[in-house]
Amino acid sequence: MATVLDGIIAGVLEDLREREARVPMDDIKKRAQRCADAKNAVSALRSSGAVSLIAEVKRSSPSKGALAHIDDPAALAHIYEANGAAAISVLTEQRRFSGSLSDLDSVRAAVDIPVLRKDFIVTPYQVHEARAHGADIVLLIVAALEQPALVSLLERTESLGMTALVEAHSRLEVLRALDAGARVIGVNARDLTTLDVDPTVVEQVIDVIPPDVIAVAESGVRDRHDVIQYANWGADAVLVGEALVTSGDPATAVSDIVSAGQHPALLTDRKARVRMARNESSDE
Ligand SMILES: O=P(O)(O)OC[C@@H](O)[C@@H](O)c1c[nH]c2ccccc12
Repeated sequence: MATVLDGIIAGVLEDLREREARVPMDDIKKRAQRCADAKNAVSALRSSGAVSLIAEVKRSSPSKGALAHIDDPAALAHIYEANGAAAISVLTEQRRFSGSLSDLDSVRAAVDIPVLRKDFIVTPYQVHEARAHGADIVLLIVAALEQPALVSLLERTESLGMTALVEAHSRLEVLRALDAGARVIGVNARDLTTLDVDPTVVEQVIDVIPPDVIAVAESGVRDRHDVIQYANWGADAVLVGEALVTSGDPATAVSDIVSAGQHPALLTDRKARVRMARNESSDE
């Protein structure tokens, strides 16, 4: 049976064929080579406080429809950066998320922190295209890729100096991500085959990620309590979209989440933090 994810990817591939006809692979590779070097996302995610924030520029989503009018994605990204985000995620998928590569271009020009191209990347062309538009990080979704494709897209991403955020939704998918060599793994609380969000998936899945790999908890963060919850389950970073773009006050929304992530109780290594949180709840 075709899932939501299958439907999204079918649309992505149609749009991709048009772009490939306009800008052939050789040209997009050349454009990528002319770009400034990719920024080091691993160190950006590690160095900015206990739990860092990847703040997302997101106009709409397939589950909720329109979320926010974002006329100036560069200005929004600038607010995210000024208030302590460690990286910016930019949706570039057009049909369901109303994003574009030109959003990526504007955000890239506006900030100095690493920028993630958030899309459904299933071909090598899209990886070079991400780099050509200034991305430092690309999303690779385990559920969308057979293992050999995941491995080769990850290698290509790294050969261009970028970092892959490899997204999983189960323990098995985390193991596939690790096997492919991922250094940053996202656990998405949202099931992309149904779009249902279940934060406890993060709890059930994240402990398979070893300490030397960055663990990002994705989706469903509304406020500082959710950040602390994900942190206590083992997240090194959180990826937040909807709560920021619908807040009406992104500066405050970002700084609330950033300060929650820097709470002194979280300023230990991940293992110690998870152990402490577990002991506290078993003492109750
Ligand atoms: O808006 P939220 O619930 O804060 O979620 C952000 C992010 O996790 C979500 O946009 C996302 C995670 N993985 C994806 C893959 C494709 C598209 C979107 C996503």
